[in-house]
Amino acid sequence: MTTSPAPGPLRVLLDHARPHRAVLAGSLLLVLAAGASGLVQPLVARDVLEALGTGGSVLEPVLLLAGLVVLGAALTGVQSWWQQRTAEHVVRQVRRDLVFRLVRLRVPELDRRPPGDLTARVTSDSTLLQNAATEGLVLVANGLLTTLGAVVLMGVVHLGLLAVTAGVIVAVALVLLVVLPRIRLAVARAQAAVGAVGAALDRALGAARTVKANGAEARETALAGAAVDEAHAAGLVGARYAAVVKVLTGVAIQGAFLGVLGVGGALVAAGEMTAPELIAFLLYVFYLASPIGSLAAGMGMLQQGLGAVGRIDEVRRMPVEEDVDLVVPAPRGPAPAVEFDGVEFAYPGRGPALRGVSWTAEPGTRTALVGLSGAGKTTMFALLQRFYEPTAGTIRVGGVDISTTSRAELRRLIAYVEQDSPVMAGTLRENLLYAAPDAAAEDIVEALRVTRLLGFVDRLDAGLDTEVGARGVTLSGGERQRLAIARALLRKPRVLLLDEATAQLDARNENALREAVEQVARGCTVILIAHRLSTVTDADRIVVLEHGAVRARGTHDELVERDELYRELAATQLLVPAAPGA
Ligand SMILES: Nc1ncnc2c1ncn2[C@@H]1O[C@H](COP(=O)(O)OP(=O)(O)OP(=O)(O)O)[C@@H](O)[C@H]1O
Repeated sequence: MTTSPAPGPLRVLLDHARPHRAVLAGSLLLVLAAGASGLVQPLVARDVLEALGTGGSVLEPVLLLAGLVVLGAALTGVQSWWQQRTAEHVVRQVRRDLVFRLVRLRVPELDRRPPGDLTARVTSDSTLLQNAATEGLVLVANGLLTTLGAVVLMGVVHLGLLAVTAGVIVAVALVLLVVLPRIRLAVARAQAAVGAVGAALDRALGAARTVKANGAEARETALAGAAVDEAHAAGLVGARYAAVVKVLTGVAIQGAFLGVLGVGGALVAAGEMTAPELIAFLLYVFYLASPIGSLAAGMGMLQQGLGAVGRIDEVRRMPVEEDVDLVVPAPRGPAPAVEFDGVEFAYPGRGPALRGVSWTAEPGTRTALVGLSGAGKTTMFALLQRFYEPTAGTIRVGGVDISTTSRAELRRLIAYVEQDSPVMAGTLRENLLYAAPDAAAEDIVEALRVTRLLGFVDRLDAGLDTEVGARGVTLSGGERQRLAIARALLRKPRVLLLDEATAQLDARNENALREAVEQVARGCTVILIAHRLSTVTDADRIVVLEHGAVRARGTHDELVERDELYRELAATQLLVPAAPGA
């Protein structure tokens, strides 16, 4: 997967604003028009006062003044509405885009990113971008245009004094160019820290019972607290630079004023300039305070947005699974064979997890994967669903190399019952329908019956509409597993992957489920991982793994006879005597 080089942050920020350029340009025009209507008001007010003084009719100028006031206010209102509306559009688009990508991130990427940090990019970083890509741009454009206008008029009044003003302002602007990027760095640091707060909370809340059972509240608070302090420290640095920007813009105006006063005074004294000219020029210098303030505020907002845009753009460049949105019909036809052929795999930064693994699950049979913990069993399920890609070798389903199949198609064939937390927040019904949104009511009842959940659901006040809590915490471990199996059965898969799916069941439920799986297996290829060998003794084939390699294959009886590790596992579980014939 190649990733394109990162474009500059300003380019990215402008990309976010581009779809709204017409409205933003309109908004800028309104700001300018409102400003112009403000500029005319003193002139009309002068007319009113003159009319009062001379006893003339005041009706006309008063109406004009009132009209201008209302027009100015209305323009400002419309402009503010447009701008904020656009800001909301920008943030919605960014959030939708981020959510779309985050849900489709590739598994290796998800493995190394704390979910809390990814969440913060959608909730917090996007907010900073919102104002930068709208108000920030309008303020900067307005500031630039108005400053330009004032500069032209000042040039008309007196070129020499304009040079003095420009000299002072350019000197201060150069200092600002050094300060502004520091705001961006501080914001980026603060946002990374906010992400770390999210990650720390996610860790603590995701394992709330572990935290409480270990009395680790203080440690978790300290961890999140350190990130909060870091955000605070970075925020203070940003605030300091923002204050410096304010001081500098003030200094620029006052410096220009004093410079113009000094030089202009000397010019007037020398008779090279008239006093009214100097006064007019000084008024322009004062007038400049507003656009320069707008420019500085806009640049500050842009820097904030630029600080956040990096974190947002990073998500946009993370690799996603592009082929999961294809509409795939429910699979038909016979159960396929599943074949691992010389498969090798290593997780990033780790030694080999699978070394040249080869085995086949024949169509419509039950194959069990056994071996010591960490042997690579779950890894094979992950490769089979293309969560990761093998580094060598081929995996085939129904004779087809799965690397040539879309993930959508491949995963539609498979139902997977995970080892941990196989249940999602929501109601029982939502969980059941998760894999098969169109399942008929009688299919649901049948799946509940087979997994022995019917009685449990009947006893609940809200029945299938009972909420199960985050990751199904309000269910027992066995209920969670049975619910996950019922969900998998409803999917009507061609390949059923069960990872320790019956580990938490009592003997009676386990037997019932084994029968259910046998029933399903008639139309489906079942591959199961089990530590309790009692659950796999009647599998059609058992594959014994050790340190990422296949050590032996066969039926239970054959393996007890032939394979030392299998015999040892069986003996420790009292399935066979400690040594054959003993
Ligand atoms: N996402 C991952 N990133 C890095 N290493 C991993 C990841 N998942 C598993 N591993 C490592 O790969 C090896 C095989 O893990 P795997 O989960 O496949 O073992 P397993 O045979 O299913 O074990 P168990 O029976 O305990 O579930 C282990 O050493 C494990 O630490």
